[in-house]
Amino acid sequence: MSILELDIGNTRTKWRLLESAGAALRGGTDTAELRSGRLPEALVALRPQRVRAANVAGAAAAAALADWMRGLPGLSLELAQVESPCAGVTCAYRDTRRLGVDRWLALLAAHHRNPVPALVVDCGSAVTIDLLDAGGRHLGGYILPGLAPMRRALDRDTDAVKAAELLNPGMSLAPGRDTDAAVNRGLPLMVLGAIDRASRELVRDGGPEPELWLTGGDGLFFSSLCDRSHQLIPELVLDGLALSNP
Ligand SMILES: Nc1ncnc2c1ncn2[C@@H]1O[C@H](COP(=O)(O)OP(=O)(O)OP(=O)(O)O)[C@@H](O)[C@H]1O
Ligand SMILES: CC(C)(CO)[C@@H](O)C(=O)NCCC(=O)O
Ligand SMILES: [K+]
Repeated sequence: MSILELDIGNTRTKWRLLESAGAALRGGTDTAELRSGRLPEALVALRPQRVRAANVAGAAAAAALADWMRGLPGLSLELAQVESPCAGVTCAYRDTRRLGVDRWLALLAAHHRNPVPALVVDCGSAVTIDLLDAGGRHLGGYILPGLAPMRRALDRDTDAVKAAELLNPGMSLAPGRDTDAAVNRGLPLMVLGAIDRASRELVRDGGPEPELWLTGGDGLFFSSLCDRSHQLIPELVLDGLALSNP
């Protein structure tokens, strides 16, 4: 069985082909390309037996995928949805359909790897921090702007805070002594500070440190700056598809 899996985010679409031996091929493209009907050549060359996807980027992106699939007889697009409970995880949202399905899949995959209290942090266009207790109960979470939207907001809404992107793995977070450094160190500081504070929401009574999972396009960058013990799992959202759509 070969299964094409996609994680369609607001900025980037990530895909991989899963075969019995594991992931054989993988790639990515800008979601804007997908929306306008341009699929990567490496992807359209595939002849998968199933296609399953997580989509938070709107109907046009999924429609472009479905269009391509019309040329592949017998295939229908399996779109993951938040259906609680699933794989031992229950959703905290009152209206479960409102929770981003990428957040849900990352929670399923994290709990499947290790069913302990956890913070699941997905660093993409938005940064999401979701809290999970040992029983697989999602306690809710936080949505912050990601690095690019934070920078754009400063650029747009102030006169003098224009800073080119200067982000490097392992960079110093010492207080900035000019505007460029103050912005480039301030943006990651917001996310790292939020992780620490969210962790305290989870550990109220001196319990053990929660497991910290990092994923998303900027996961490697945040991993390099994070002084808490953590696991960087770049394909956590894709990993959740096997649990939601087995
Ligand atoms: N090849 C790449 N092209 C573009 N951005 C990349 C690439 N590799 C890493 N990035 C970084 O990853 C970020 C996007 O991360 P990710 O793919 O997780 O977001 P997304 O899934 O589109 O967003 P969201 O889930 O919030 O809708 C970009 O803002 C950029 O900083
Ligand atoms: C927050 C994002 C953009 C992160 O990809 C996505 O999960 C989403 O669109 N969520 C819907 C809103 C919510 O989760 O409450
Ligand atoms: K994502």
